[in-house]
Amino acid sequence: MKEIKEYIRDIPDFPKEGIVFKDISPLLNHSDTFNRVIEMWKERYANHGIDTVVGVEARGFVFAAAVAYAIGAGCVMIRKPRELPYKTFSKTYDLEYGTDTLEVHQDAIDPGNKVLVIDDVLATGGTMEAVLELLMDNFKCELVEVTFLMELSFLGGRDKMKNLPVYSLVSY
Ligand SMILES: O=P(O)(O)OC[C@H]1O[C@H](OP(=O)(O)OP(=O)(O)O)[C@H](O)[C@@H]1O
Ligand SMILES: Nc1ncnc2[nH]cnc12
Repeated sequence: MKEIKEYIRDIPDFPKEGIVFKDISPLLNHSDTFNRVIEMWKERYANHGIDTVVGVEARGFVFAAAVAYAIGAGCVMIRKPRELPYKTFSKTYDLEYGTDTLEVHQDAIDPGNKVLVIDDVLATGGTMEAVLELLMDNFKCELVEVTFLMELSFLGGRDKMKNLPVYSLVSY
């Protein structure tokens, strides 16, 4: 059986010069490997009473929905601005240049819910730090773990994860 990493391809200079983009398209399009990564998450989280799996737009949705289904939990979307139709909470955070904002529906998570947060990539950690602050500032939920398909460990994003447990299926 091939390594999961063999289904993640490097695209140099995307979306700008100097960035090596980790493209998960081959992994998603290889049924055995897609199935395998969802099963790995299922094995880890199936018996933890998780109520809600939170996914981050856009690539995070693919994994969050599959894991939520696999472990019998609900699924919540964290979206970029002006995409969610109901009342939202929002969090604006700094990027390399400028700022960005993430939003979640105000009724997305009930008090006391056990929550797993998923995204495809942990790079600088800026996105997930904003997601965690958005959740912690607005919901009285229990954040069980933050999990990623892949972690670019040389960028040090793990240090921004609010002392929560962090679990990555593959690491570079
Ligand atoms: O740790 P960071 O440096 O914040 O980077 C990680 C984020 O970057 C990518 O999202 P992107 O904004 O490219 O959105 P997409 O999923 O919609 O392509 C990735 O899916 C993570 O959400
Ligand atoms: N190098 C990278 N590849 C894919 N997604 C990313 N998100 C942030 N950095 C990334």
